[in-house]
Amino acid sequence: MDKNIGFIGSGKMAQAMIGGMLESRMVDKNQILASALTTRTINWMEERYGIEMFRDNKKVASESDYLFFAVKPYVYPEVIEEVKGHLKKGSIIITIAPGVSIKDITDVFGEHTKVVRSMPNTPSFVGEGMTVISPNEHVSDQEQGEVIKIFQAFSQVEVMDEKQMDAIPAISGSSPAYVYVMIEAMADGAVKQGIPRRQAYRLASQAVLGAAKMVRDTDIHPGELKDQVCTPKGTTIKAIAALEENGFRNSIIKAMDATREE
Ligand SMILES: NC(=O)C1=CN([C@@H]2O[C@H](COP(=O)(O)OP(=O)(O)OC[C@H]3O[C@@H](n4cnc5c(N)ncnc54)[C@H](O)[C@@H]3O)[C@@H](O)[C@H]2O)C=CC1
Ligand SMILES: O=C(O)[C@@H]1CCC=N1
Repeated sequence: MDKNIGFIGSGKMAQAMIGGMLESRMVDKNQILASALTTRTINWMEERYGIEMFRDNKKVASESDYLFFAVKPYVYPEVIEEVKGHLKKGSIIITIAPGVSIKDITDVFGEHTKVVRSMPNTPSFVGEGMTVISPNEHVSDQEQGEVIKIFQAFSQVEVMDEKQMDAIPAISGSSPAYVYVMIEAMADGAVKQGIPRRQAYRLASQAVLGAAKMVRDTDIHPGELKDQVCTPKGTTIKAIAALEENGFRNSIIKAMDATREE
């Protein structure tokens, strides 16, 4: 792909995607450009990734075929206003923020603007991300294919209707954080029982990775996989009972509902 991929903002999510793209070797570092607010970040990004960095968001916008808005949701209005009138002709805007709709973008840039609303997640940094995309009707099939290729450099990709997008942070964008908390809690439990901290993290994270692969790759229902671990009167069913006593499932469902609260 000989297109330029630009990032407005160089924070955690931009770095996860840039790191993943370069790691995959699908794009050359000369095709990636990004902006940052401080000289410190500009220098760090240039050194770490070897990409071209700018302080001027307009410059990034004017040179990008695919333009990611990788700033916090509350910064979107400011940068949108800033780069308005500076987009490269035919470029595609890619949003990554929860709650920013395609209409929010076309209201400012014009009805015919090509927009892909997306929700990635930070495991992209290690090539194990998950991204849901929702392109508007002005993005051609070929362009959608290219956007999918970009995201496939660091994540699995699903295309969904925009109506579904408000539900995606709960299950995908935010959910790695719940898993990190669970891994931390599992390690605490192991340390309490005398296991050294480093080994506790290794064991807990490998259990989560292995369990995730079992669900993803075997197509066996998660309930059945759970049953396979539970020996009658064994250790696991006692753990499951204790989890349910404390509302484990419901606390996850409630947490996911909370992502949609104002
Ligand atoms: N962190 C995550 O797990 C995920 C984040 N997102 C979304 O990605 C977006 C970025 O989030 P993070 O990378 O986590 O935040 P972050 O705070 O790490 O990065 C945002 C960056 O934008 C920079 N910035 C602020 N104002 C700017 C401006 N006017 N011009 C240029 N750069 C500016 C900040 O200095 C910062 O480095 C957000 O909209 C977030 O909702 C989406 C999925 C997952
Ligand atoms: O917390 C946030 O707003 C972002 C969106 C999904 C993950 N992090």
